[in-house]
Amino acid sequence: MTTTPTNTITPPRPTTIFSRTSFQGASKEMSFSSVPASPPTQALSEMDIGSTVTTPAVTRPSSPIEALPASPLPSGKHRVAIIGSGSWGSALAKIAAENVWKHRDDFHREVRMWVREKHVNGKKLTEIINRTHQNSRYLPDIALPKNLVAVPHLKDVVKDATLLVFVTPHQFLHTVLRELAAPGVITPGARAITAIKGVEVNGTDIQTFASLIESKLGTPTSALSGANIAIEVAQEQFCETTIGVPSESDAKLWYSVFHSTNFHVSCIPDVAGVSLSGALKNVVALAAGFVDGLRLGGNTKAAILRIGLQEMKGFCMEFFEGSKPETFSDESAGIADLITTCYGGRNRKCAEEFVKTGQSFDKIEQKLLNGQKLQGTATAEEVNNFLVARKRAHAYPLFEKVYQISFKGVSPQEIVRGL
Ligand SMILES: NC(=O)C1=CN([C@@H]2O[C@H](COP(=O)(O)OP(=O)(O)OC[C@H]3O[C@@H](n4cnc5c(N)ncnc54)[C@H](O)[C@@H]3O)[C@@H](O)[C@H]2O)C=CC1
Ligand SMILES: O=C(CO)COP(=O)(O)O
Repeated sequence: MTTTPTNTITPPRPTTIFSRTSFQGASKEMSFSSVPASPPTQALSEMDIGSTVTTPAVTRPSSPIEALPASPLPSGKHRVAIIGSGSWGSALAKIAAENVWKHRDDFHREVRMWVREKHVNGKKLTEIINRTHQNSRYLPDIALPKNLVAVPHLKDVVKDATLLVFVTPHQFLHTVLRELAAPGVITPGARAITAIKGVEVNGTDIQTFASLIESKLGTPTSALSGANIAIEVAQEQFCETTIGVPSESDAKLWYSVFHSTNFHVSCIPDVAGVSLSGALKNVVALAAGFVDGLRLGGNTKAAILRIGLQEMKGFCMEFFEGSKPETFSDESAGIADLITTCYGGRNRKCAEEFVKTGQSFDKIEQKLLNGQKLQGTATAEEVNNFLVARKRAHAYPLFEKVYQISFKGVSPQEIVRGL
């Protein structure tokens, strides 16, 4: 494809952007402060992987795949595939397609996006997106670049792709992974990143989605999360995001794919912290919505945010070895995402409606979200199941109350009692 994207593309800036970003290597600290925004192809090669970087230790079940070293990243141009096309999937796809066009010496120009086929006003959604360059169903009125191509079959989306971006609602990740884990589907050496917010719980075990993807596909997997309400990002309002990476070379790759003038990327070596902050802030956002529904004021909501942040950080420190408290206090993925979601997110909005109407979350999701998916309620349930299994629910009273109010008929008024 040789057509230009609809949005104006500015040339790469010779800049130093990896502020606050460093890796504690086994023998020395590696700072990214001098890495150019558009690194040359050589810098994107596999050569750096594992040389001096210590991958942060993360709690995860052992798997035969994880025991093997990652295959080398294929040489030549990288090909980006976006797996998911909801509001966040489409907004991230827009940024990635604009950036690969900018860096087309290093990347294939076409970015394929998996669109689960649907009919909108009698027409296929993939055809609408490819003809109008808008996702009228999930991100209306936003011009998408012309080098972003909607594709209905997952296997066609990932064919020859070396960089896989996972951004489905978390409910559907297992189905996607089952299809991708079949032999010959994924390009050997491919890297992955997840922007999905949630956790995977099995009894007393908990796993991030980055770890789940890595264990199923054998792809070194990063995590992207931040104060990123999709529509505001798509409208190119300035914001920041955090990418937790397993190595410096992965940081360079994902930085090239996502950093832009209005979407500032900070890479840190804390995949678990970034994943967990994104998942757990959705539980706190439900509490914030309960407070709004009860018409309590700013002081109460601020208290909920503070206590929620403490529980988010405490949970990650307790169960994910090697994750860092600064991810919660200093990064967009922590405090900033908590704030934006507790004021402008879907979880907050639906929880407020839950208090006002007494309807179930399923009904509210259908009524208010127009096909988009609520993530916080399932996460509240998963986290509660895990904490109960570990006999630690009492140590996280806010998480416990959100679960009980959402699923056990406990009065929303209880949200502020006994914290
Ligand atoms: N929307 C936002 O502002 C942000 C969302 N996220 C996270 O990104 C992830 C994806 O969220 P969104 O893109 O907003 O999705 P969304 O909430 O807009 O959901 C719609 C998407 O779900 C897909 N879908 C519906 N039923 C399906 C099924 N049975 N199988 C497979 N796919 C199905 C649709 O095809 C569509 O792509 C979530 O984990 C969310 O928490 C993260 C940051 C911002
Ligand atoms: O994760 C989000 C912003 O970063 C969006 O949160 P909601 O799913 O509550 O809208």
